[in-house]
Amino acid sequence: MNLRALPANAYCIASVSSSASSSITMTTINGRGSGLLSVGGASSFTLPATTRVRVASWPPEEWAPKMIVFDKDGTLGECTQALKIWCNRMTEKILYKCLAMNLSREKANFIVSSFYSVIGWSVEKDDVVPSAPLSANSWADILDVTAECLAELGLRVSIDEVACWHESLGDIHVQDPPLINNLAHFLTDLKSQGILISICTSDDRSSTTACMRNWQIEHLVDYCICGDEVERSKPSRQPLLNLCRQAGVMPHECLVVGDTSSDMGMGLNGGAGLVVGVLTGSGTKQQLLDTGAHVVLPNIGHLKDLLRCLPPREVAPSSTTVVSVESDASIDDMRNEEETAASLLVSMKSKDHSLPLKAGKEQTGDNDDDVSVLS
Ligand SMILES: O=C(O)COP(=O)(O)O
Repeated sequence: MNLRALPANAYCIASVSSSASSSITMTTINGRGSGLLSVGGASSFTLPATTRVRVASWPPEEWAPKMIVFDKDGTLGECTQALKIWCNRMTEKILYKCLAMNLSREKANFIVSSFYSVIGWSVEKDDVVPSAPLSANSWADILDVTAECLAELGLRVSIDEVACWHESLGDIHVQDPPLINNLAHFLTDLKSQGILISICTSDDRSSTTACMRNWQIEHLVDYCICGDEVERSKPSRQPLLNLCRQAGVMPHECLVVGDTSSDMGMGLNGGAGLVVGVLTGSGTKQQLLDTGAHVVLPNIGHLKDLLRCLPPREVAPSSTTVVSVESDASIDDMRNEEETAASLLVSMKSKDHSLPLKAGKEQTGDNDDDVSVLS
């Protein structure tokens, strides 16, 4: 199959032609052009009718992912209920503190609604605001903004106390159910196509390990990095580059999939080959497209359809070609650098991909200076 070059910057809706046809007609929705996505000979190919494609960034011919980088909450697992419980329990703690300080009911309500506003909780919708910190940021960030907001409003509470409240709730995502049926089978199928599986989450390691165990996918995840294992979490490219270094692949060989603008941002900032948004979590379709998604799908199950229009990968041999990243700037240098897609200079070397899953910190124990970026 091959993909024809399409006009730059055109956002398209793919309308699926009859199953006997080998092409999908692309119709622009923003008036910036139109084109054709040719799927030669794939007569049974179907792409979800709602699929949107940002044509300008569609991967070039012969592109296929070496690694899929999955976000966890809202992409692999249903997290809304857990976040709602977290919000309610934290609200109780805040109100108790207000009571202890003899604050008026009005003042207490104001403090709670300010807390909702900084973490991104909508009382009207009884849900997280699309891609708000609560659904997209690391717990460290969420606790920081919470403590800061409460202190600014005169509540005598330290970051340590807020962290204590949070810790007393346990790992809130532990009971999250998977978002598709038979997640393990789905990942096994991807691995049989020679694709490495990784998870990049802003959630903590303990909760992530528990989720993987509950979903019985621990043995299927090649690499995993969590919010408490990186200095900068999504939308920084740091977690993606870190995963790439562990796996020995280049960012442009990765397909990044997630449900929030932070996930899309990491894909875009890190120079991922394909950035896919899914509508099973917090982000809206438009928001995901606006923040870097090349394609938005209803859920990760549709990735199978998407991959069918890319060239098949050969199943990875036990010893396969990977990369080490070299450059003249370290991750540290990136802190002050504008988050734009970087050019990575890579040198190829041999590395075994059949390594067991390791925690991000352990795997990245080597100096961050190993990962380098050419600006
Ligand atoms: O736990 C969070 O706040 C976000 O987690 P995610 O990166 O897996 O969506």
